[in-house]
Amino acid sequence: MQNFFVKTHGLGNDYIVLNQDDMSFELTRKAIVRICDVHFGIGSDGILLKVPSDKSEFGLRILNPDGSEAEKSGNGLRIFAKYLYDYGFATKKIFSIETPGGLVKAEIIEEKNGKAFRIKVDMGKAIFESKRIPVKCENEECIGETLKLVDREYEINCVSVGNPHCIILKDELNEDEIKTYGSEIENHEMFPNRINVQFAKVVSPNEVEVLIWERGAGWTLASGSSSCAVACTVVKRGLTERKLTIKMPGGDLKIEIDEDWEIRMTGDVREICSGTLGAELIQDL
Ligand SMILES: N[C@@H](CCC[C@H](N)C(=O)O)C(=O)O
Repeated sequence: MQNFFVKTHGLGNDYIVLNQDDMSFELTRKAIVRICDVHFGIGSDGILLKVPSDKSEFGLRILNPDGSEAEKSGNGLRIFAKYLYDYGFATKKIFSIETPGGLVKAEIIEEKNGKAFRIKVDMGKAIFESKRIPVKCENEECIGETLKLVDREYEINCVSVGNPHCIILKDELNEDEIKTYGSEIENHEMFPNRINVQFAKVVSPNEVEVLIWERGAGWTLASGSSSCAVACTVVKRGLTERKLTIKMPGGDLKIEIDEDWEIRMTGDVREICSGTLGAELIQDL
């Protein structure tokens, strides 16, 4: 079916999945912005585009609602894995997906009514080297460094899990604070490719509460790659064990970090609706 879409969420982080092979129009920046807008389009935290891959069974591009492209997305990967399984593209429960941020392995570990429900993704290895994140930092790793904003300073920790993250450890979490400063941090000159931002509070050796400001999307209820990045940071700083529950406004994700910084993420995904993009929605793009 031409221009068929599926909208699915992982803990309230919602994506529209499209298949490049079935599309009658080009997914330009203007098209992405319109489709992701809740008033002029369907509304979502981004678009997941199924593309061919010569390195892997499936290829995925991740588009943010501002039209920019992300290298990786944790919730996006679980949502895409569910789509591949439920719509018959993947015939096994374990398969590989190529993203611009590296190859990952996805595994359907629980079904409900014949549909994929709980999914595990091997997200790859955490990268702490400043240059590779990238972050403009004099030290080889950007852990416990100072970020100066117009009216305040934060102690920051940076890590890439395929896409870049800036984690700020806090004693108390405040939604208004991340909504106020998220964009200034995201677009700070220290981060040449912009950055995803998390405020994180360690509540026990295996639980961390997290608020998120996503690059290219803003405030979101949950983020898989953010959960992985926070988990790597709190382990790196010796604050927790390596098996963690990350608690976000939209729900919980389970993260495991190996001794060599390989990351595994497990969580639920649910389909919201499916249909065909309206002809008038995709006009004039
Ligand atoms: N929601 C995602 C992250 C999506 C990409 C991010 N906005 C970026 O630009 O890196 C997740 O669940 O990881």
